[in-house]
Amino acid sequence: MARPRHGPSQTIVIKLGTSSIVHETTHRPLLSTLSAVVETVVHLREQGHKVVLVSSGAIGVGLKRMDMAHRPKSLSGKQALAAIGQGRLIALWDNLFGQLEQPIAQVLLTRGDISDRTRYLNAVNTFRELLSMGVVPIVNENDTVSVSEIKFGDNDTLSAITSSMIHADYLFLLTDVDGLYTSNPRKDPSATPIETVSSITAIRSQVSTSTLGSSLGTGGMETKLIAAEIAMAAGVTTVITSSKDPKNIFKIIEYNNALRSGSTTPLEPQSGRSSPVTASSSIAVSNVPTPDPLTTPILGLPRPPHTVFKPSSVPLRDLKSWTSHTLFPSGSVVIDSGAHHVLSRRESGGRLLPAGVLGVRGAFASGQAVRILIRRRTGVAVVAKAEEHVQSSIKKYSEELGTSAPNTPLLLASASATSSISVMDPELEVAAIPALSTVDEDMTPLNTLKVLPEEDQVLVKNPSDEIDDWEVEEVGRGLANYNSAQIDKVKGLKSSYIPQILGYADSEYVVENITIRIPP
Ligand SMILES: N[C@@H](CCC(=O)OP(=O)(O)O)C(=O)O
Repeated sequence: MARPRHGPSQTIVIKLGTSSIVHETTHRPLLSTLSAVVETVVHLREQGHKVVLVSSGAIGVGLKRMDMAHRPKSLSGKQALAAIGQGRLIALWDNLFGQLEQPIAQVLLTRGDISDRTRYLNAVNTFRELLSMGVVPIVNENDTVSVSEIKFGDNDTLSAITSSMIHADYLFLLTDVDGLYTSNPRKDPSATPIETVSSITAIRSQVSTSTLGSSLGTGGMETKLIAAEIAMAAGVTTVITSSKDPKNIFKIIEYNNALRSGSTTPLEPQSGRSSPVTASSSIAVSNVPTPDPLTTPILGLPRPPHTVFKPSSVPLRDLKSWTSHTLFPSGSVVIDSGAHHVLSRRESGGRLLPAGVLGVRGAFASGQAVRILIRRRTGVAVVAKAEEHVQSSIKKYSEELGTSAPNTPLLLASASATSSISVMDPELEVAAIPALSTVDEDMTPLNTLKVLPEEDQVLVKNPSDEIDDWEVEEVGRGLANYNSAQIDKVKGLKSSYIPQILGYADSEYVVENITIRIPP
């Protein structure tokens, strides 16, 4: 491989959407764009970079081949067209890259292919091998066999997952606009470009992405934001820029490399935007008045038009990234608010103790991916207050049980000793302690629980005890250490009860490798 002449060797994923590959109405290949991409990729290779291309366009090319005006509505129709078009698409790429003697490889993936850890690692190894051989892998979704459960759905997401798999430095989402705008610049003259994004959550409230996207592809700005979020979390610098001038990729890399080396000058007006927009906005989603190093023009280097999404400074470990983004979850574990708080802290290591589990939804095996859900606040009403001595005894029991519910004030929610007992936090969120009837009295501290006199009990209105009726919200994903029935048996308990209840204990944690995407 040639030695890098422009900074260190980097791994770069370039994604080209359907609208950049075939004409929206004639479906003719956009040869000048494709040729410019090929020249850019080959040049990047000559600079010592490793490049992966994620290419949409199979259905678009299939439409042209069959002389059809519109994408079919049916799944089988789309799959058939993708089968027709993919061969021609890869032949076209091979032809163009072949002119510059650059070998390519076709990699067709579905989410199902990489849901299994072994197959995922095989795919990673294949990428690694291809890149070390100096080949440019060209990735697309294997549309012909994809069904909804195993579909990435759009190539923006596929490109982000690919970037995460190969620990890419950059993901370039090339599209028909030169960056992210506050609204669609083709329709709204007041649309303002956004140069830097550090938080997808914050940016969502400032942009309208609904109107963006062509009639051919499935993506659009919304899927680009989802992709950027995945890639950022994996530590990949993500860029949205125009496919019309792929050579901008050099300038953008050079610009960002220069920024990292610290050669910045004071803020100046940006140049080079091709849109009718006048005022560029550095919605870095922070109100910090000091110049943002990622948006500050570099001495002698005008800022090329693009939006850059800053990578997370603490990228997800590979296994966590795999768990959160590539796996199709088989079921769900509902956790309490205390566990949610704990899991949102780095020190938790993304591991969930049974004490924080409220219940389980669906059936899953040990080792499978699960959704981590929290029960939404239901506005449950407390109709009476406990006396102080009742509060302290419940506090004691909840501590013995290891429940992570907050301690004060604690209110007894049971009307009888044989039904379940719950404690409530000050914000009225229910945290359940397992029903007395489900736990053998001999092996739990519950056998020390005295039946409280009726007058000491407090009635808390709980809309439903059926977990399937709870209003829940997904906050993360993880890998189960036990199956759904086992986790249901040990929910709410200290880990030391696992061997007694299950007959063995592989781990004191019921779910591991948890990534919390929505913190409390
Ligand atoms: N896999 C499909 C492309 C999926 C899709 O539409 O992606 P995109 O054009 O990037 O929104 C194909 O090759 O036609």
